Amino acid sequence: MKKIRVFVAGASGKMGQEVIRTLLKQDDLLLVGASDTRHLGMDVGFVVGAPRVGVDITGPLDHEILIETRADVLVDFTNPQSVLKNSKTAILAGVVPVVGTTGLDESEIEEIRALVAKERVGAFLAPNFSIGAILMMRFARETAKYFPHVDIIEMHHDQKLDAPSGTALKTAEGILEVRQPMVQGHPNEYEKVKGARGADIEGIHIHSVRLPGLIAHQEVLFGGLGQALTIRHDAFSRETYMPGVMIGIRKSSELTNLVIGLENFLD
Ligand SMILES: NC(=O)C1=CN([C@@H]2O[C@H](COP(=O)(O)OP(=O)(O)OC[C@H]3O[C@@H](n4cnc5c(N)ncnc54)[C@H](OP(=O)(O)O)[C@@H]3O)[C@@H](O)[C@H]2O)C=CC1
Ligand SMILES: O=C(O)C1=N[C@H](C(=O)O)C[C@H](O)C1
Repeated sequence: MKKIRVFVAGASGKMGQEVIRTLLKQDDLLLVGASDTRHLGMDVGFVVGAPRVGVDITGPLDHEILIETRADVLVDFTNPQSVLKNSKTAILAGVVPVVGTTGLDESEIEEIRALVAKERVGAFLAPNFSIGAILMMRFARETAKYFPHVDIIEMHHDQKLDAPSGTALKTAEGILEVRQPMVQGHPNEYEKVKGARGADIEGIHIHSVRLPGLIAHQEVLFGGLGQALTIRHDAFSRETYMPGVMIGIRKSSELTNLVIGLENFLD
């Protein structure tokens, strides 16, 4: 059996470590490289609390290392400042980026789309790899057909860099596909303190909470006549994302187009 060769960027981070621990247990996937700004030169097994693996952490990603390691897929869990460069480096090296890092803006996604088309090397972007969160987004989209008044509260650990979360933005995007344009709330409402109503995505308000102790949580609140409906998802650990990341790697290794969202790979 030919194994899929996987390179992990952000290997020393919270998600990167979890991905490596999971990868090491898969028969059909082979960890061939790992990069990070931390633990340089250290065997990645020791970084994640496992026995020696024989792959050392290298510094920020470049073309040569991807060619040298003959990677098929680059898994990126870095940060919003590094992810575009890493994805482009991968595509130009003929390696499919599987991107969990959030914070890419529209123009950056378009840049990836254009490069994918030019190089005929695929890319997979997933703002959320948790199956439960995918269902939350699906149910929210369905609910908005009947309950168009909606606010989103996303709650994360206090080390998160981007706000609103990629998941909250994708939830709003899904709702906007089915909801007619409308004014929500009082037409004359105003903010006494800037930001009080949260981020406004075409009339949908997203409120971002950052607190120690949290991992990743989201509530989608719908209000109707004399009733309210709340759809909530909680990620209690980063293991939550691992089945989705493994699906993403397996389904992406021979991809030649840009795919956004794990829902596209679920049966
Ligand atoms: N799609 C999904 O399901 C999920 C997505 N995420 C997203 O994944 C990303 C990572 O999250 P998390 O693991 O919590 O973050 P961490 O900060 O714990 O880890 C990121 C790691 O990447 C390193 N890094 C930064 N730049 C580079 C680079 N150019 N090359 C290699 N490594 C680099 C960081 O180093 P340094 O600290 O020195 O910058 C850090 O060690 C975030 O964008 C988060 O929103 C998180 C959970 C689930
Ligand atoms: O930073 C995180 O932790 C997470 N980021 C993703 C997002 O921005 O939606 C996914 C999940 O919420 C965890």
